[in-house]
Amino acid sequence: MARLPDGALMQRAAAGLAAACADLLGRVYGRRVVLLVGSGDNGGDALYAGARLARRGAGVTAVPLAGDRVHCGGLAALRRAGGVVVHPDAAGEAVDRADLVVDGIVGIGGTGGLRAGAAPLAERAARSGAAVVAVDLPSGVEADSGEVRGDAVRADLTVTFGAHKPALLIDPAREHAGTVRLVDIGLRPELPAEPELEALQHADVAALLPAPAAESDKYRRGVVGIAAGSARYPGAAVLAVSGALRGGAGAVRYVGPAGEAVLARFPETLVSDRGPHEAGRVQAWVVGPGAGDDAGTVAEVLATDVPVLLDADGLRLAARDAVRARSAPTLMTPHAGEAAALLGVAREEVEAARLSAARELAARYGATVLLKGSTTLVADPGGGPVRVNATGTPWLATAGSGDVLSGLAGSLLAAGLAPRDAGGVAAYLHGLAGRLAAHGAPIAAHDIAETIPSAWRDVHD
Ligand SMILES: NC(=O)C1=CN([C@@H]2O[C@H](COP(=O)(O)OP(=O)(O)OC[C@H]3O[C@@H](n4cnc5c(N)ncnc54)[C@H](OP(=O)(O)O)[C@@H]3O)[C@@H](O)[C@H]2O)[C@@H](O)CC1
Ligand SMILES: Nc1ncnc2c1ncn2[C@@H]1O[C@H](COP(=O)(O)OP(=O)(O)O)[C@@H](O)[C@H]1O
Ligand SMILES: [K+]
Repeated sequence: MARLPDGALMQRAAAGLAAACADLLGRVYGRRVVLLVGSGDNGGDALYAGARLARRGAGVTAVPLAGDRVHCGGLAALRRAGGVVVHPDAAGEAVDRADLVVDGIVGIGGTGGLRAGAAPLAERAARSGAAVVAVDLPSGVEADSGEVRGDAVRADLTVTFGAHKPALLIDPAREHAGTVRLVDIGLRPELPAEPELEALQHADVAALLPAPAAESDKYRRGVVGIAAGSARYPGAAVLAVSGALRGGAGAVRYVGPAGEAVLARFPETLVSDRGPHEAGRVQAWVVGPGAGDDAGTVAEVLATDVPVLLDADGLRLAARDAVRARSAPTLMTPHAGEAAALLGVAREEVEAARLSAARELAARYGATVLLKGSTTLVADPGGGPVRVNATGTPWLATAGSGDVLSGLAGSLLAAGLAPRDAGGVAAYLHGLAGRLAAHGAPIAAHDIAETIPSAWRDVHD
């Protein structure tokens, strides 16, 4: 801001915001627009954008929510363009009749939920037929964490400036944002080299996916060991193997009590009737899905010198010191309930603060943590950018889905990917496979596994 003429960044932001609003409205002339305006620059953006819409023939009403603490330049511009100003107490009807409500209440300068004056109007906007466009962020969410500590605006579209904020990528805040549109205001050279969050895109994943070379054989491609399933839950073993077979390893070895069930479905599996130590060499282990109370196997796997993926019962049975003492990397894949148990908090606390939960768990265990759920995050123990997966769909929430993910991620570990890459790529492919398989209809876990090759191809297209 210091290097540019006064207000230049805000003008760029307002121009992008007005253009996005115009796209949403289709026709601007004659439309009714209400601006909910807070005390800071977020309100300034809304006012300047409102002025642009008013100049194109929209009827624009500004509602300043913090008394006379309002962006003066923005307010003057709106008035010059023919916009009107109404007191919050008299704004209800305008909101009811609006085609578009612009949420300029608070942006990155805010914290906590909506305040008393704003919450009823935000609620009224949600109940009206108006489209709601949030400026930079839906007001009331925590920009840097994605937490929502009180009332918050629910937007159909969020127009954000310069960079995606964590709240636009992490639930529960993400759900408030609707569709997110990024407006480039020229901040790129000023952004820190290392972001807080990374969301892989197709090209990133394509570059990370293992591919066999001319000289490859099944052992060079990596062998993944699956120690999973029990007499009670043989299906977990079958599903973990189903994910592992499509994850890029050259072979899948299985140890555990569900060998018959695994072979019946996947005759290509190398089934061993011995424990992990004697089953033959692998390049990575997956331990835990459906494993019941077999703590011995978990300890045996953790004592190996290859990467280990700990999931489901394995998370519960693993001793923290044994994980911390490992020489090879560990990838833990809890859902919110499992993460909560390991952290000694309630499940709701993890779901409300996913970013800090993933980071905290990674630090405590000295392991990479893939936290599953409506937002999947991958955090490394040493800090650094957290990976957030953008491909998921709620259709993935089906029994056994996590077993497929752990097999897939384990297979990528065996193929040589670092834990954060194996986790990030597995979540990406799993989410994409879920989307492709579901296509708007319910799916079962084995559908996800069977669609992994399509997702893999899609990434290379
Ligand atoms: N940075 C950039 O390069 C660019 C930034 N730009 C824009 O500026 C925005 C940031 O503007 P900003 O810094 O003026 O803060 P902003 O979010 O408007 O909050 C202001 C005040 O609100 C208050 N407040 C706090 N919590 C609250 C709550 N829950 N509910 C209600 N009010 C609450 C609190 O004051 P308090 O009342 O506590 O004294 C706080 O100081 C950014 O999001 C983007 O839109 C663009 O123009 C492009 C360039
Ligand atoms: N609401 C949701 N939106 C997107 N993905 C979800 C949602 N709920 C669950 N998932 C995904 O579905 C999978 C469920 O895994 P998990 O909870 O371990 O189930 P299971 O133990 O039945 O295999 C995970 O990949 C998780 O990220
Ligand atoms: K806002």
